[in-house]
Amino acid sequence: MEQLRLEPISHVGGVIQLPGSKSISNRALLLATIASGRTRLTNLLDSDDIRHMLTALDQLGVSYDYRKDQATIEVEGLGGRLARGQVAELYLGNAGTAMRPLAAALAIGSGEFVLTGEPRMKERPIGHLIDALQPLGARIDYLENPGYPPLKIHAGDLAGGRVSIDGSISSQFLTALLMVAPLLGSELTIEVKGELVSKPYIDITLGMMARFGVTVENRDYREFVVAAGQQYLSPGEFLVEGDASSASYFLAAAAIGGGTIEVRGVGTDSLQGDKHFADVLEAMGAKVEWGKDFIRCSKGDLNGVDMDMNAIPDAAMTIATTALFANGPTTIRNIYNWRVKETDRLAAMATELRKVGAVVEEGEDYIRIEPVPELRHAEIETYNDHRIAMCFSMLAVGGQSVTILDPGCTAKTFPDYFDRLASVSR
Ligand SMILES: O=C(O)C1=C[C@@H](OP(=O)(O)O)[C@@H](O)[C@H](O)C1
Ligand SMILES: C=C(OP(=O)(O)O)C(=O)O
Repeated sequence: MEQLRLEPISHVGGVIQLPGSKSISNRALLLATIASGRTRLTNLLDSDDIRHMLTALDQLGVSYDYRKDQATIEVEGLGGRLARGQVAELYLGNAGTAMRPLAAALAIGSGEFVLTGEPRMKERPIGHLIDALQPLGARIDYLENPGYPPLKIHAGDLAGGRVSIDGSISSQFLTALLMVAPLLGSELTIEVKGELVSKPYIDITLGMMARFGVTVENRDYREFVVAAGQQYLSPGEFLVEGDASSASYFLAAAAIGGGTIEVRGVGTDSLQGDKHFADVLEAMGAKVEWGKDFIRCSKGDLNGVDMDMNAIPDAAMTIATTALFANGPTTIRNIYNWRVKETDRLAAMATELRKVGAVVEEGEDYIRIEPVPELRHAEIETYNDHRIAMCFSMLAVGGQSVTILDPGCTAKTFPDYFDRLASVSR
């Protein structure tokens, strides 16, 4: 297996122009597809998760002109439902932002589809979404284990009405249902059961639907109403913001490493909840400055924090390794759904943090990390989880060499992450 040994980095500093947001890229591709008109997306992320969405859209007969070297794509909107004709099988890797919305979109229209992915995707739940689509008339079969991909979708004419959806494991199910609601032709009221997790991702969804001309009534995240008679309309050009989760590694590097790093492409204007990662760093003691389109971070004397990080589940992983360089323990709470992502992230983070010497308590839905004066070198197992590979690079920034196994797994969202880190390291 490939591995990457990172030597201690004595100083970090510079500017990072962020790659496009994964969450926004995949939403924009789907919305541009079902909107009427041609949409030009700029700063589209080039990574595995987006490639899976693009390949699926191509198989579905969607016409687009992709200029990969310019991070730009022009999508010819269908002006409505996506399911046209027969496609045997769509392979979506481990991209939750492709699997969940496409499952909902393909249930409406015509044709039969199999949605599948890599082995871990078959262990990631999707039952809450299917349970919400079925009462609307969707016919979806589980081909292996009930509640999990692969799925066989028999598309059909679905109508709106009132449905409830469980939001306690993933917000992506609600996102999927919201995005396809205007295709139903009648009003849809969605009631959310359980405590909705990862709420800011719903704000991304609603914000983007609005950019494509559809408004949703949000009744305190408990009920959403998508009125009938609304159609997606291309905004013409749409700039994909920089990825706020990817920004977390550089902001943390500055907080730990001693220099100043400015990330460009996310700032106060960003739709992404993960921009608030910078607030957590500030609460820990880092110096943070904001602009509309940038965040700048510099080192501070870092203290541990005890915080609910349900709203920023992806960026919270970066806090877990930043915690190694703080005074006092850090507790990251309300992150049960780390267990159903690329790997069981709670178990994996606890195991790998212990390998470098930290004292770690793993709870059912929290992790507590106690830093130690002397960290040690370790080979970090990455479990095919891009974020584990990226967040453990903070060890090198903090002065401790580290070996990352299978560093290529960052391709899911950030293929050239380690080169970009090197570009701000001395
Ligand atoms: O909607 C999105 O784009 C995402 C929502 C989050 O998932 P959950 O809602 O499953 O926590 C996040 O972890 C994921 O990386 C992207
Ligand atoms: C959870 C993640 O991905 P997905 O979109 O596949 O859920 C992630 O990127 O951390």
